[in-house]
Amino acid sequence: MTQPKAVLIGPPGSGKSTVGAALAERLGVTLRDTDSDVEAAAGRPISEIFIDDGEERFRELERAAVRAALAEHDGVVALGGGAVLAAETQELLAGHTVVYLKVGLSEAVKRVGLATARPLLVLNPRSQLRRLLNERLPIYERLGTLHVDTEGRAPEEIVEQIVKEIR
Ligand SMILES: Nc1ncnc2c1ncn2[C@@H]1O[C@H](COP(=O)(O)OP(=O)(O)O)[C@@H](O)[C@H]1O
Ligand SMILES: O=C(O)C1=C[C@@H](OP(=O)(O)O)[C@@H](O)[C@H](O)C1
Ligand SMILES: [Mg+2]
Repeated sequence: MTQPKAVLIGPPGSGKSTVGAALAERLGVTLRDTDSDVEAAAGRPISEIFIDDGEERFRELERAAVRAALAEHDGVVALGGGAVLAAETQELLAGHTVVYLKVGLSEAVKRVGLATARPLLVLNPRSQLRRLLNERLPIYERLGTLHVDTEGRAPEEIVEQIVKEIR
């Protein structure tokens, strides 16, 4: 059966896309980032999907992207930070190697900076991130089969820990 080597979850700025790429390279497989899949399916960047069609439509496309990635991909999968909110996705993640990348509020704010790529964080990133973290931390903690600290650690070091623990 095809199954991803690891599925990365965590808040925006935890490093899912960055660590996902490095982990895939280290394992000699490819990365599937569901945010990129959504953009490819819609033919537009996420920021435009939010503006034109709204968050609900984005979540619909995201659920489909996650469903496909978990069913088809045998490399590394990086989810968007809010993907785990969907009950369907929570159920689909059961039985997978789910790596929860942990990051605190202040460090997440620093990392996402003023980037406009994340529509939920355009206005007042700190308070938006605080809200997201409050809502989602219990979900990340429950779904993650491996919890990994990312603060003060380079992506390569995080990758080495993941490789050691999922083998
Ligand atoms: N371990 C880390 N230490 C410092 N900066 C990091 C780390 N992981 C990721 N970053 C930086 O944080 C920002 C967000 O990373 P990204 O991989 O896009 O996170 P996510 O996909 O979880 O939102 C990027 O600028 C990235 O270079
Ligand atoms: O947390 C969220 O709800 C979102 C996180 C983003 O992905 P990253 O977590 O990779 O930044 C992206 O899916 C979208 O902007 C919504
Ligand atoms: Mg990402």
